[in-house]
This record gives sequence, C-alpha cells and structure tokens, in this order.
Amino acid sequence: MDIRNLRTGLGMDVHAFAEGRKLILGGVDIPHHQGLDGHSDADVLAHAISDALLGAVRGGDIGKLFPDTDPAYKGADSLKLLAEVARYVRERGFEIIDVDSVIAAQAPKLSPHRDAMRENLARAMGVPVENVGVKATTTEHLGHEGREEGITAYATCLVCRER
Ligand SMILES: Nc1ccn([C@@H]2O[C@H](COP(=O)(O)O)[C@@H](O)[C@H]2O)c(=O)n1
Ligand SMILES: C[C@@]1(CO)OP(=O)(O)OP(=O)(O)OC[C@H]1O
Repeated sequence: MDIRNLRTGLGMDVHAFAEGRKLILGGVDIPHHQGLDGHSDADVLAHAISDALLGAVRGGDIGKLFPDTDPAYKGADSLKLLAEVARYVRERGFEIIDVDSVIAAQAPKLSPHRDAMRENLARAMGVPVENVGVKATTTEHLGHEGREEGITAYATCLVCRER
C-alpha cells in the first residue's frame, strides 16, 4: 500500500431533540423520553460518519447526495443512506479502512448500546466491526448537548485509493 493513496475524512452533525420522536443512533432505537428531529430518522451518528466518508473522497456532503427537500428521504433509514455512501466511496475507487466517532450527549447513557451501534454501522459500510469505533461523552452540562436540547456526533475515517 502506498501511503500517498490514503485520505482522511471528518464529519459532524447536530440534531435537536423533539417530543414524540424516536432516538435512533447508529441504527439502534434507544429508549428515551424524546428523540431527534429531522427530515430523515435523524440518526446523527450515521450522518456524521457519512460526511466523514464523503469528505475523504471529496464527494460533497450528505445534503448534496440526499437533499432534505426530497420527499424520498422523509423518514429515511440513515443506515441505508450510509450504505449508499459506502457504495459511492467504493465506486470512486476507495477502500474504507477505519472509522471512529464520538457522540456528545448528556443523556441517555449510551455505552450499553455501543456494540449494537458498531455492528449496525459496520454492516452498513461493509467493514469489519473491529474497524468501527463509537464513543460517547457528556459535555458536563455545558452547551446544547449539556442542556439536553440536542445531540452532536463527530466522526473521522481513513480510506485508501485502490485504483
Ligand atoms: N451519553 C453518554 C455520555 C457518556 N457515557 C459514558 O460515560 C463516560 C464518562 O462521560 P463523561 O462525559 O463524564 O466523561 C464516557 O466515557 C462514556 O463511556 C455514556 O455512556 N453515554
Ligand atoms: C439525511 C438527510 C436526508 O434528507 O436528512 P436530515 O434528517 O434532515 O439530516 P441532516 O443531517 O440535517 O441533513 C442531511 C439530509 O441529507
């Protein structure tokens, strides 16, 4: 492998909490008194990872591929969008090597769901689960996450151009 073919990507996304919505993170339906608002299922983690991958291949961003004005994506399963992004990355000649992420959420406690999220994300991207990291942190009650107004997710990835 020629290291000059390596590319990194960085993604972040924020969604606000809303009553009467499900909380879907990494494709896991997490029990909570409120969920995240959005045009899609508002899976902020899947969106941040999608943007990291798109950034690494200079492929724009999730809103370019899946406009939030398009009724086709109303209530969309973001794991399916992530799988489409992974296919797009491969079509552009890149292999997905590694993905890491962190979710900033004051509540709920996310660590019990970590491995289920990793497995869903890995399956969607077609990579081994060992190559997908998910972490969680509170923001010590600071900012919109700390006030439980919303959740932020950050992701990085490493890809390699194969052809
Ligand atoms: N929503 C969250 C936030 C954090 N965790 C876990 O707790 C650990 C400590 O968090 P601090 O913000 O106090 O540093 C963190 O490392 C996570 O393991 C969590 O599960 N869910
Ligand atoms: C995923 C998409 C799909 O319409 O929907 P949203 O749930 O609005 O999520 P956001 O991260 O705000 O924008 C990306 C959109 O492409």
